[in-house]
This record gives sequence, structure tokens and C-alpha cells, in this order.
Amino acid sequence: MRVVLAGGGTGGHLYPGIAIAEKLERKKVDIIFMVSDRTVDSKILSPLHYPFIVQHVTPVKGKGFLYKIKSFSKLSVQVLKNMKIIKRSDKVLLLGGFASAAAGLAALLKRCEIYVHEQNSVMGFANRFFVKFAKKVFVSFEIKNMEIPEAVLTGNPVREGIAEIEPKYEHSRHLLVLGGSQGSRFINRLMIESFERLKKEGIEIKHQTGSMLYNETVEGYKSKYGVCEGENLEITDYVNDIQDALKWSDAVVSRAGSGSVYEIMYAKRPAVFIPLKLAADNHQYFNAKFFEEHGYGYVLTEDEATPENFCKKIMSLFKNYNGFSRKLASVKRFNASEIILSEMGFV
Ligand SMILES: CC(=O)N[C@H]1[C@@H](OP(=O)(O)OP(=O)(O)OC[C@H]2O[C@@H](n3ccc(=O)[nH]c3=O)[C@H](O)[C@@H]2O)O[C@H](CO)[C@@H](O)[C@@H]1O
Repeated sequence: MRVVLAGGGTGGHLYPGIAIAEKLERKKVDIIFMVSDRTVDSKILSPLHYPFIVQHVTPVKGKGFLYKIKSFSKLSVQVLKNMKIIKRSDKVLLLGGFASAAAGLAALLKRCEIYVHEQNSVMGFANRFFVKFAKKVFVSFEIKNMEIPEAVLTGNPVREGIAEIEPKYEHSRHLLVLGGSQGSRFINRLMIESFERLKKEGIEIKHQTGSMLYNETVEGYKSKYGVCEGENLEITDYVNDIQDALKWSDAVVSRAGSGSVYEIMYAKRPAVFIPLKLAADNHQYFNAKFFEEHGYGYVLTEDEATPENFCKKIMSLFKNYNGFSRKLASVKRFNASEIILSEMGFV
């Protein structure tokens, strides 16, 4: 028995697969990842011991005609390659994004059991296609743009250890700033503009910029304040140990990809989410809204996010800290990986 975990292109599609792989391993089931050729996928998987296939595919949605033709031909070549790797007896779990499509099509042609997990509150393009062929569909949030009556609400699979983090009541003013797996230029600039005020409030900041945006962000801090890092500020391109960073934090500012929302919620930290305005069908906004509606923190849209509003929201997290912590302490945690594996027939 082997499970193919297909998806990638961003951490948001890949980390849920890793959370599931951690559990499958204990059940002595063989695993293979099928990911994209973006460096983020290999960077995340290389230090781990799971086998993975890099697929040479690009997104087919939203670009010009010539680009689409190229993408479709790449996709076809990759599907043929995948058909040599995927076996009829494999169970294939599609984690969404363009990197899951070639594996999904190969699995369809091989007539394998197909399962779909959608991380966001709006179903993505690739998953929407495969849902009709899936034996079961798992969702992290209730889906807004599609009726899937038999979908199983599992929450987002989160890596081990994160959900065991305790809420804080006695707190200092440690603020973790995350831009999602690729970083966020919008949040980086907002932080540079807001740093002086946050520093005056005694806030200590760990700021993850994204690998591609690291240099420009450091330069931004330097040109505005003369120095970049110091007592109150630590800048990093990528947080390798997210569990450790969440433990250190008292509050978080973040983009609102599904993984980020679930991890911050399970780590029981109040947060200000700034959803990516351009996310397909505004899905980050709906992910973040779920968090806000439960009273765990705030959503601040890009249009509302002036440095003044931003700092007010952060200060409001600290002012009402114990109220947020009490609510977060009672977060109902789904054991997403276990539910998914049991629905796939692994007991
Ligand atoms: C630009 C883009 O396409 N964004 C999408 C992507 O976001 P993104 O990849 O940022 O997705 P998520 O927020 O879901 O997950 C990010 C993951 O990366 C990890 N992490 C992040 C930063 C870091 O320094 N270290 C680290 O380990 C987080 O712990 C988390 O597990 O996938 C999400 C889930 O489908 C979507 O909602 C987003 O719209």
C-alpha cells in the first residue's frame, strides 16, 4: 500500500501533506510526494526523509493564450511521466494547487482511489475539477463557492507539536510577523512604516520577510531608521522552526493562508490577519474572518491597513489579551490528519 501526496508550489499546499505523512509513517505506510519544481517545495522537503518527485508544471489559469498552450503541453508530458510512477493500487491525496493536477490526471487515468483536501474556505481551481472524481473530499473550512454535501470537515492538518502550545496569560510584548511561505511585500512595508510606534510601545518583533524580499526589507528598515536589527527587532527570511517561533510569540501578525490561520489558532495566540487582497476569490479574507468571528483576533484588509490602524489593532490585542487567551484556550481542535487517514481506510 502506498499513498501519493500531491501538491505544492507554496507551503500552504505542502505542509498539510507533511502533517499527514508524519502520521502515515507510524502506520508503516509507504509515502511519496509529488510536488512542483518551485524551489520552496524542494527546500521544505529536502531536510525531511520523505521521497519526492519534482514535476515540471506551471499554473494554467489566468495567463495569456501562448502561455496556456505551453502549460498544457508541460502538463501532458508530466501526466505521462506520472503514469509510470503512480500504481493502480496507490491511494492519491490531492492537496490542491497546480502541482496536484498532473498527479490527479495520472491517477484518474490509472483509475486509482482519489481523495481531495481543500485548505481554504473557497475551493481552488484544480480541486474543483477533481472533486467529481474523488472518493472523499476533505475541507479545512466550510466551502463558500461550491456545494459539496458529502465533504468531511476536518480542519487543516497541522504539524505535530503546534497544538500542544499552551495559551499565555502572563505575557510580555513579543510580536511575530509572518508573511506566509513566500513572505509579503505589503506586510513588510507596513512594518517598516509602523516600527517606530511599535517600538515606543515596548513591542519586541520577529519579522519574517520571505526569501525573495529579505534584502529589500532590510534596506527599507536601514534607510528609514539608520539601523535594522537591534534589541526590539529581529529579521529573518524564513522561520524554519515555526513551533518555536509561535511559542516565543505573545501575538502574531500574519497573512491568512489556511495553514497560518490554523497554526496560529492551535498555538492559541491572538492575531491580526492581513489577507492577501489578490488571493483567488478573496479566500484569505474568508479564512481570516472565521478566526475573527470566533473572537480570536482581528482581520485588517489591505485597504484598511494604514500604519495607524495597524498599530491600533496590535495594541488592542495586548490590551484585551486575557479575553483573547481565554477564548483561544477553548479552541476545538480537529485531529485533521487522523480523520483524513481514517476516512481513507487507515486505522
Ligand atoms: C501567495 C499564495 O499563493 N498564497 C497561498 C498559499 O499561502 P502560504 O503558502 O503562505 O500558505 P499557508 O498560510 O496556508 O501556509 C504557510 C505555511 O508555511 C509555513 N511557514 C511560513 C513561513 C515561514 O517562515 N516558515 C514556515 O514554516 C507556515 O508554518 C505554514 O505551515 O497557500 C495558502 C493555502 O492554500 C493559500 O491560502 C494562500 O493564498
